[in-house]
Amino acid sequence: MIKLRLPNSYFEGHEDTITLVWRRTLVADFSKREIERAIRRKFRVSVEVNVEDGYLVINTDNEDIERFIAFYIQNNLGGLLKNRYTKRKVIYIHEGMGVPLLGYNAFGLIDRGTNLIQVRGSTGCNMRCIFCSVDEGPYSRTRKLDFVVDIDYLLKWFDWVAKEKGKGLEAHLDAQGEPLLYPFIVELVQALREHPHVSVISMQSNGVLLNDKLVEELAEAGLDRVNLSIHSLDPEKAKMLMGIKDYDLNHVLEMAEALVNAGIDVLIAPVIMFGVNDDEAEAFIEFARRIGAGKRWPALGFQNYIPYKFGRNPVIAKPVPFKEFYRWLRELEEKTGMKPLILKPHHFGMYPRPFIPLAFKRGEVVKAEVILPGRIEGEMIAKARNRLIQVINSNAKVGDRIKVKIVRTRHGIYVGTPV
Ligand SMILES: C[S@@+](CC[C@H](N)C(=O)[O-])C[C@H]1O[C@@H](n2cnc3c(N)ncnc32)[C@H](O)[C@@H]1O
Ligand code: SF4
Repeated sequence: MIKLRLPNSYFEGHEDTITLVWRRTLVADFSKREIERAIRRKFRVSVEVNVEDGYLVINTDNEDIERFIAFYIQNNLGGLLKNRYTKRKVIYIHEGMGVPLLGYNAFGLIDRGTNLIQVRGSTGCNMRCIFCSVDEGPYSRTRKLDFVVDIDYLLKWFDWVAKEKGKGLEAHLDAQGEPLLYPFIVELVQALREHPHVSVISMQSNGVLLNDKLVEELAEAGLDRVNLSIHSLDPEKAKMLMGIKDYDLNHVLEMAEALVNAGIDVLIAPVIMFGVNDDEAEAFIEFARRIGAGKRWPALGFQNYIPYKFGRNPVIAKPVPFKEFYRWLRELEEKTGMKPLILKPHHFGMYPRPFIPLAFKRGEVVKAEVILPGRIEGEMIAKARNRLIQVINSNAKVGDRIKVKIVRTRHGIYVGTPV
């Protein structure tokens, strides 16, 4: 009897399907019959393949079969990868693909002209907040595809960017989705910690996937702060806002405390929708105080709900002008004595820094190669001058060489239209 497991993964069996779960987030489905047929073709024996306690179990003692199956699975993985939470197909970006990691907002690195660099290793989310600016999570109407960037490749680009930007950087792990889904999140924090240009490592998270072990690992790896998205302290309202009926508010509150106890600072970051959860503001402040949030940075980061073109915009959320939002925050500061609630970049040690020079000018027409499908309908991703360009309203195919008019260059995120 052979019992097979691959590094950082386990198997699940579902009738005729065998699912490989790799590093929590990535899954690949294999047909049990096809595996058995591949063995029969190669070794001329009939064997049965099953799953038991996370192992692939094969009723043979032939070690050649074990090696063959391990190779078979690894070899076929690339085209089968899916995100376990969103169920969407995953494109795994690695060095050999020649995909630049600057220019696109769904993965890679973003430089907004300060000492903070956004690091985006993957897309996809385990929640589906009813107000989500990026329409993330399972059953998204707009997002068709997920990306995961290989950690070594991400770090290689980070190193280049960090050298351009200088010392004293904050590496901020965020995503069009949930950063804790990134399969290499602990290793990423650890590697960034060792980078001589990085002073602070922070993360934006919904906290759902945290557990005591992961909190400890992240603390040990050197994570400094988590901006934790909690939108209600009422369990039922929180479920409604997070769009997931199993959302366990208590668990997230416990993890908030566990983060603080592990030495990772916490900033509680509710999205405020007036008439929905603004009445909970004082309770959020009270909770943040009680757990000892905000040791090095502000304890609260109330966010004003903003409707987005490709986001989910529920009817219960009425947008409020920022002027009014800031007035509300000022009153809250006075009433509760919790300061600052109106957050400024300097509260986070964020200062302007020269941008990595832009690769394109607005209005310029460039020749580009289409290298990847985009995440939303009609979007393709092209490459030129070692940068990514999000090409909208395109019916081009991967491999096409097209002319693109650059219509947006803000913060080094390039958007273009075909000409
Ligand atoms: C898109 S999320 C990604 C990180 C992570 N999934 C999370 O929720 O913390 C980034 C932040 O934007 C907030 N957010 C999402 N949709 C928003 C909206 N429509 N208006 C304002 N903030 C929003 C989230 O609550 C979160 O704090
Ligand atoms: S706001 Fe964050 S947690 Fe909520 S669905 Fe969007 S990406 Fe996921």
